[in-house]
Amino acid sequence: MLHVSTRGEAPELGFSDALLAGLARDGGLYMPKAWPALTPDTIQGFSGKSYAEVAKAVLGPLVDGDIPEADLSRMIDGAYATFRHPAVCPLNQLGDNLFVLELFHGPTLAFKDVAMQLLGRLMDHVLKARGARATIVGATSGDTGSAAVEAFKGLDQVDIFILYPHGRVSDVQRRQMTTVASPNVHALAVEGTFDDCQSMVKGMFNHARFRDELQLSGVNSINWARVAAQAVYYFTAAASLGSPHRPVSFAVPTGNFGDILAGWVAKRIGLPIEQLMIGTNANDILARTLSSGAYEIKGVQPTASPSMDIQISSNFERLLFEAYGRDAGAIRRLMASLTQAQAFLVDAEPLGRIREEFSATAVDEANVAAEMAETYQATGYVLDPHTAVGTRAARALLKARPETPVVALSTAHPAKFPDAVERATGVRPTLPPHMADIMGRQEGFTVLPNDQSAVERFIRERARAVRGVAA
Ligand SMILES: Cc1ncc(COP(=O)(O)O)c(C=O)c1O
Ligand SMILES: N[C@@H](CCOP(=O)(O)O)C(=O)O
Repeated sequence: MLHVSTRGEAPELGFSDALLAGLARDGGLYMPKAWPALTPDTIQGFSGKSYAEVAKAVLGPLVDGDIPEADLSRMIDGAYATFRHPAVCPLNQLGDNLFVLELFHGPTLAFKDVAMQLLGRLMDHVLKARGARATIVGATSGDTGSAAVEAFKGLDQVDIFILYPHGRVSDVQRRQMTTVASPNVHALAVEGTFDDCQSMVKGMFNHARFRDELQLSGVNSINWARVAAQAVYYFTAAASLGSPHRPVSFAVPTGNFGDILAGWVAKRIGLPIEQLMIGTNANDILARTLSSGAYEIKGVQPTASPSMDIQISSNFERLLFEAYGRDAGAIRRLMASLTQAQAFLVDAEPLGRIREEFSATAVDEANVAAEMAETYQATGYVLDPHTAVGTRAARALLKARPETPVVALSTAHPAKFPDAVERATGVRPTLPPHMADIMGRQEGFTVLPNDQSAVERFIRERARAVRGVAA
């Protein structure tokens, strides 16, 4: 299976090469050239299977033999053995036809672990097989960075540099990145927003000399393997609710559009999903785009769900590519307009295709707090503020279509955001035992200006000092 870039001007790559490439050389994002298909019988058989078994069945056709089956199977087993819950991603019922899919039972208490635990193993495997090494650069609004640090710490084959917005992540999120004493882990606090960090990471990939010199690789959801791994939990959740014979919808708290895109991928390869509901916080660019067709960047507002304080939703490009009938020229034009004018207009036909499969709701700060409070009062269940965006959006979908079960994705453990949860519910959630001492651990990070050259200089020098990278 080859993978093509959404901008059509980069080499087509197999799964392992796309995994190491992260961003395509033309600035686009990789996607499979063709979609494999899982049959209804295969999906029906997922009910009662372990998470790892379903992952093997879903990922096998996407990896398509590029990694030997026995190795892939061993890595999948290893990745999901790190989760604290036997079901890996258990499903909980919150109300009539309202379910919560808990994705936070991995090592860093957020959904990112589901893909990142596998990605760390896959990259290590491919790099070792090639006798190669890589410098991973990643941008985070809090959770991707923690999960990546946990998955890649101590690996001989990689140095990992994580850029996060200084002062705009929760204390727990920051400490998960800054208290890991491993020589290959580097936490960089950038004086800017998450969007600034993400633009810099993309800028580094587009700086060919730097990219080649450092052998850059990426772990954000610009990396196709991240999205592929996230598609698995849509299958486990839907199968346990009666799929493929019973349609199911999903409501997903959304920022960079990776998680909900994974649901759309699950649908592409055979899962009967009725609706994909995008839930945004007050940073509502995607809700505005679905309603008007105009994708327009405005300033980022800090919210109680900081991991979703994003304006440039990278993975929306993958959806646009498909909605435009894989016309890479059209995507290049839209992305050029985004760079030049901070905006683009989605044409009527592709917008219509997107609206057939997606709806969107923006949940403001008052409603996020109300959702946490009301859910706690009614059920005793404690939501984190990101998940509250998802359940609020799910309730809106249920109002319109009460007969179809809606699964809201629960993307983080409430103890990662204790202040916001306590303000809304009066309950201060506690961290699980393996993280109980995190607030007392020694931190190490470097504050850097919002300037790509300065960040590149730092990475180059640090990589040389730690590993002796050639100039
Ligand atoms: C807790 C949490 N919820 C939701 C999201 C949004 O997910 P995505 O960026 O894949 O849309 C993020 C960040 O990615 C997150 O960390
Ligand atoms: N919310 C994310 C932002 C980066 O998203 P990614 O899925 O593209 O890695 C975070 O927690 O860092």
